[in-house]
Parts: sequence; C-alpha cells; structure tokens
Amino acid sequence: MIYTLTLNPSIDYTMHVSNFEPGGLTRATETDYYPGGKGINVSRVLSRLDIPSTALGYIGGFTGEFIRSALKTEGIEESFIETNQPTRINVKLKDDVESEINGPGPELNDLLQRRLLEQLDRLTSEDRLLLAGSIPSSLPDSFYRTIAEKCIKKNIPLAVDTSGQALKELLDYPLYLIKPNQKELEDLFGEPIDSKEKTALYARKLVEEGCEHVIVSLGGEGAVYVDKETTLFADAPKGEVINTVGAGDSMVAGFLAAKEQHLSPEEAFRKSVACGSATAFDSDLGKRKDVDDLYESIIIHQGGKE
Ligand SMILES: Nc1ncnc2c1ncn2[C@@H]1O[C@H](COP(=O)(O)OP(=O)(O)OP(=O)(O)O)[C@@H](O)[C@H]1O
Ligand SMILES: O=P(O)(O)OC[C@@]1(O)O[C@H](CO)[C@@H](O)[C@@H]1O
Repeated sequence: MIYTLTLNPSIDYTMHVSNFEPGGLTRATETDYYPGGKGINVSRVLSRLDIPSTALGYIGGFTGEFIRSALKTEGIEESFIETNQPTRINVKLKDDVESEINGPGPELNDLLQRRLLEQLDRLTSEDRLLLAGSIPSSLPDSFYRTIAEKCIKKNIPLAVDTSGQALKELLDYPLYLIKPNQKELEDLFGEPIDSKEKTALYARKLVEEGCEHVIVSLGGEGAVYVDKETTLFADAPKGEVINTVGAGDSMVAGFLAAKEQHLSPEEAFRKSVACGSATAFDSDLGKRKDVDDLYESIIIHQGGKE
C-alpha cells in the first residue's frame, strides 16, 4: 500500500480576481475550495489513476471534516489523527499571476506526535511512504528525519516532496523518489540553476548522494528526470493554464502510479509530466481522461550521462 503523509493539510481556497488591489476591496469573480496539502493531493491523483493509497496526517475542526468527507466521496482511505484545532485554510489568489498565502498549521503535542509514529511503526517493507509538504512549526524540524530513520531500518521505500531545511536533512537517507522544483533545487545547492542541462547536472548529484529517482519540475518548461542510468528531459505540453497548485504533487502521483504498474523510468516520467500538466490545465487536480490524452503528446529527449 502507498501511504501519503501530510503533516499539515489544508483547504485550498482559490479566488479568481482581476486587478487585485492591496488595501482596497476586490471582488472575486469565482471561488473554489478543495481538500489540499501535498500528500492529500497525491492520494487524490493516485485514486484518479486507480491506484489505492491511504492518507495519513493531522486534521481537525470543520475544515478537517471537509477534507475527511471529500476523501470519502472520492473513495480514498484515510487514517488521520484528530487535533483540537481546525485544519488551516490556504488562500490561492489567481490574478494575472498566482499568489499563495499558506497558514502555519496546528499545535501538535507529544502525545499526537507519538500517535503518528506508532501508526508508522505498523508499515512494512511491502509499503511505500510519501512525506509531503511543510512540517507544522510546533513539530521539531527533525520530525521527518525521525520518520526516515524508522523507514530506512525497515526497508520501506521513501518518497519526498518537501522544501527547505526539511528536504536538506532528508538527503542523508537513501530516498526512493524526490521531486524538487527549480527553486527548491537552487535552494538546496545555493546556486542559480537556469538551464535544463544544469538542472540535470545537479539532479545527478542527488542521485550520487543516494536518491534512486530524481524529478525536477520546471513549470511551463517541463521537467528533468535522472536516475543512475538515465537522464531525460520533457517539454511541457501547451494548453491553457488554469491553476498550477498541486501540479508538482500530481507529478509525484503519476510517477508512483506508473511504478506500481511496473512501467519503465521513461514511461513513468512521461506519466508524471502528463499528470502535472493535466492539473495545470484544470481548476482542480487533473482528471484521468486528460492525463491519458496528454500522455502521448509529451516529448521526451534523452540526455547524456553527464
Ligand atoms: N505553464 C504550464 N504549462 C504546461 N504544464 C505546466 C505548466 N506549469 C506547470 N506545468 C506542469 O506541472 C509540472 C509541475 O509544475 P511546477 O514545477 O510548477 O510544480 P511545483 O512548483 O512543484 O508545484 P506545486 O508545489 O504547486 O505542486 C510541470 O513539470 C509541468 O508538467
Ligand atoms: O505549506 P506547504 O505544506 O508547503 O504546502 C501546502 C500547499 O501549498 O501545497 C499544495 C500544493 O502543492 C497545496 O494543496 C497546499 O496548499
């Protein structure tokens, strides 16, 4: 079973506006709300691809109830731990450019932390775990490390989609999959990375440090994939971009789904890019039909083994 862990879920409240005026009243032309948080997005896309997963993490209050019922409607298993504070609401503002305001997340005491670690103790080497999104500030920065150590000891493949210090610390472990975006890769190495070739070079450093599969997403520029044997470049397909929130998470889901179906790295990468772009072209996460339609149109170039 694939388990997705979202320590800090959210409701994503999307507001479409035109000419947002800071300090003034702006009326939205359209609003939507979706269950959010990176791991939850991955579980939702996996489910659209007919791959079951179980969503783990902390939820609470009326917002948490919304997430629980949305996942139930979509037939997604969950085993969330209840907190006594409402799950955060993250605002996604769509004007000519996209802006995001993400909440800080709940206070999680020692007991809640222990409950999650006990849950994870029940995973076996038959499972896979995805650690996705930010660590709420009430948890120690080392929380993902604690989880990683447990998983590596039990040979549980670990996929990671997070940023900043949390991501840096996890690179000490042999990870199954990591999917930084361009900015996250730049932050990791403290260097501007401004071409696909340079992206591949730095992605290869991550492979050399022990990551089995590295995908770097580059928004409208597509993505780069590196493993021990292969370097691949994908162009993003053209289409009307509606909402890129969750596009990166969709890529992770596409790759994990394809690997569950034993597809080759190239096919898995293709599926990953198709999922990312299907989401970018939708107001919610991408739909199965759109992923299938885009799949064949993704152009993949082989790179050298720098
Ligand atoms: N403008 C676009 N046109 C086509 N596809 C896009 C566009 N923007 C994003 N995508 C698709 O989505 C993928 C992921 O995009 P991006 O690099 O923005 O992810 P991200 O920053 O991790 O997103 P998030 O954290 O919001 O999930 C890209 O590799 C591409 O396949
Ligand atoms: O604050 P975090 O945990 O870093 O990111 C949370 C978030 O921005 O990531 C998802 C998109 O990737 C959204 O559903 C959600 O609002």
